[in-house]
Amino acid sequence: MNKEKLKKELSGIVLGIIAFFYIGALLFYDQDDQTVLAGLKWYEFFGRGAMETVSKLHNPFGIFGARLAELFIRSFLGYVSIVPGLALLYWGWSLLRHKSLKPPLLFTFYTVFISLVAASMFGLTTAPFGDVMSGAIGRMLAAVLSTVIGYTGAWILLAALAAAATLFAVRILVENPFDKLRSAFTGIGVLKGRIVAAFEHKKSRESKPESEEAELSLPFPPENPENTFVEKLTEEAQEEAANSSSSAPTDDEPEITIREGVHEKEADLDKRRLKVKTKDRIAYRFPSVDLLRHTREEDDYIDETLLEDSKNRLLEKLRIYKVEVVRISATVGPRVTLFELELAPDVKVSRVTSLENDLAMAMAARGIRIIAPIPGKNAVGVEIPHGKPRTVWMRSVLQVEKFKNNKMALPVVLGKTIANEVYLEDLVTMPHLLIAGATGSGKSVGINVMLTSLLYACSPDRVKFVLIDPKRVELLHYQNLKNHFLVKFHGLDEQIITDPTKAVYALKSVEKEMEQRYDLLEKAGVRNIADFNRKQPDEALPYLVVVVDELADLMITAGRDVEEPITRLAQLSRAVGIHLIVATQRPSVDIITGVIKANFPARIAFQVASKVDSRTILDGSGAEQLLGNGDMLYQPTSQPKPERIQCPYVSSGEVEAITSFIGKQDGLKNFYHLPQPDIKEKGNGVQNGGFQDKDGRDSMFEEAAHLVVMHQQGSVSLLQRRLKLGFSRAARIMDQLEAAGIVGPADGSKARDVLVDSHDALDLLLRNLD
Ligand SMILES: Nc1ncnc2c1ncn2[C@@H]1O[C@H](COP(=O)(O)OP(=O)(O)OP(=O)(O)O)[C@@H](O)[C@H]1O
Repeated sequence: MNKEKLKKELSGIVLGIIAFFYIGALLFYDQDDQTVLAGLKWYEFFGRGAMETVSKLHNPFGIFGARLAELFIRSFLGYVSIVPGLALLYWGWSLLRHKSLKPPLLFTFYTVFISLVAASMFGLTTAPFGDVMSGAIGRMLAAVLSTVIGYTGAWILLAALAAAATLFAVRILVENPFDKLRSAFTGIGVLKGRIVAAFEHKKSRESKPESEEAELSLPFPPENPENTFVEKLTEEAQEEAANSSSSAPTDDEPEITIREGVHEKEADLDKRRLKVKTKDRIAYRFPSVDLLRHTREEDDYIDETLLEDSKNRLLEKLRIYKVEVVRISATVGPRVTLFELELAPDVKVSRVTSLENDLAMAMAARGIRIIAPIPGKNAVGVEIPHGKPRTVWMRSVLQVEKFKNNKMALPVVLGKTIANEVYLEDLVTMPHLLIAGATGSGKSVGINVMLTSLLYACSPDRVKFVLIDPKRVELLHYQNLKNHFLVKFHGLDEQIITDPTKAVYALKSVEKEMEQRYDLLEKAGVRNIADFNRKQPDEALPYLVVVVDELADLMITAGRDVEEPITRLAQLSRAVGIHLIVATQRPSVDIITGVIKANFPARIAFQVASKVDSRTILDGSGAEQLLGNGDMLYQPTSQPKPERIQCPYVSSGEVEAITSFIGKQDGLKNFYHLPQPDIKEKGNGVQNGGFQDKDGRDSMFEEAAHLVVMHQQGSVSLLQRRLKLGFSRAARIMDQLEAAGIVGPADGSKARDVLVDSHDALDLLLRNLD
């Protein structure tokens, strides 16, 4: 047995014994014992005198019990001192049954408080029993109160405190009074059912020969017509089992261990540097978490009756199918409970897997998923929805140390795992994400959650969004970010693309941007954007997050024209800091083609309609069993099996509040322009290298000249960025600038010297050029 478990159980037993002794000793308090004990020194527990005293005592708990009773009843709170003893009993029981220790702690405070109030009330009375009921402390409190606020005032105060304590008990300790009452009645019903079932079972054992005993546990009754009595009994027993979720635990039934969920360390996200200066020297302020909905702390209350019931039903069904379980533990997540079953050595794992449908039917529940085996564990997992789904709020997943102190480049929160751990991933390592799920399963909320996490973590210098929203309404609120986070497309007015043909253009622009970034990286002699930004912080490139909210709409109208840039980007864009998040509600093979799938190793499946859809997205079943409303399976690149996660909820009102908070701030001076894609250039008949005007210089020559003079910096990458040129063209212009005497010769990887120091001098020089 687990050492920790054993220690807890032993402590529980010891505390229980102490509590019983304490309560018993106080209950049997007798005033006459005081005179009997008077002749005995306080430390005398042994010897002749002690033996004689014990025989005269009325308290059956001996000298120690009598002294304890005297101490507490006379000097503390009188008989009321028994009440905190109940808290001690509760501690013992909670330790023994491996329950959370929060409720007994709360109960202890409560009992101490209520005892002080009650003892003071007794202290106020003049009744003869007042003394033993209130003890010295009760009398003293009563005296103090009646001196300070008068006798009537003391009664009013104490009555108010007592009423408040009763209300508190009803509101907090009995969380939902009506539910509890109902479950208490159901509990009595279940108990009655169990007693009847046990009685019938005993009767049937007595009334039939031993050889038939085994047949009782068979899923199907024997087909022997002579055996109608046994048959009927079997049916009855099974019916009973189904009706009363009977599941009376047999002697050898394994005990359930409830695994404590992860307690994420909380942190105030607003207590960090909220104000930053952008490269444009504009002050930017991060949104405050107060813009997100304030909720009561997420309730991690575990309904143990419900849990025990599910466990019993599960074990009952497994027993019917002859699957023996030796150990069982449960982790209660936001929506489902994960039961981890350790099987007997002779049980094949495949037996449990093949029971998925039977179990789902037997337990009459949706959302049952079997993980066989749980990776890295000697156990099989069965996820069963519990009756108390909890919403995971966006605020609660951001207000944790993990998010506040993360060192990720693009941190996105995905949600909470079954163990209540906040699941945070770096989009950079994913590096692209494919999301699928039926209508209304929570995809758009999921995308909002990811974008919101990025807005809370990144400044507009660090990340830019390319938003493609064929559904037109899903990403509407992000329009507020136009001066901060949204890119600008060459020749397009809109910054959020809704038209499928423009979407193709936008994707090709991003593809072109990718190529240009590769040129830049090559020139700088670095392998990826992180190195580039470290090496040239002044010219740091922002990450680009491309979101496509409905791939199906694009694939239907544009087909290969969309597939091609998406595939190319997915294959190549990681190193240059471009990351895709692509969602679809139609996870069929004509939308998520083999090529797209192969290039998106990280995938999220929300609830889908069928096993086939689940296979299309995850290469395995499971997503058809999800519960909707943000219940999802995340398949990371690094893990063999997907993880079940509950996506947080962020409302469109919250998104609007965050984006308009950002939108109201001063915008950046310069938009981040994406280059014109090649399709246009080809259409105009302009080929690579065909940009010369009639003087033999590039058409952008003059603009480039002004740019280098303005910045006093002869760098090819400056021309690339500011004029949105490819590397080779920018380098060619630089050579032309050198030939014209505007910049000096190349000097290794350093920027060239600029030989003209003002625009006037430049204009003069340009006019005199042949
Ligand atoms: N994480 C969540 N927690 C609680 N409820 C959620 C969650 N996600 C979604 N929902 C509920 O489901 C509804 C539909 O979600 P959402 O709009 O994201 O679905 P969708 O998959 O984008 O659907 P469609 O494809 O039709 O746009 C929401 O309005 C909300 O009520």
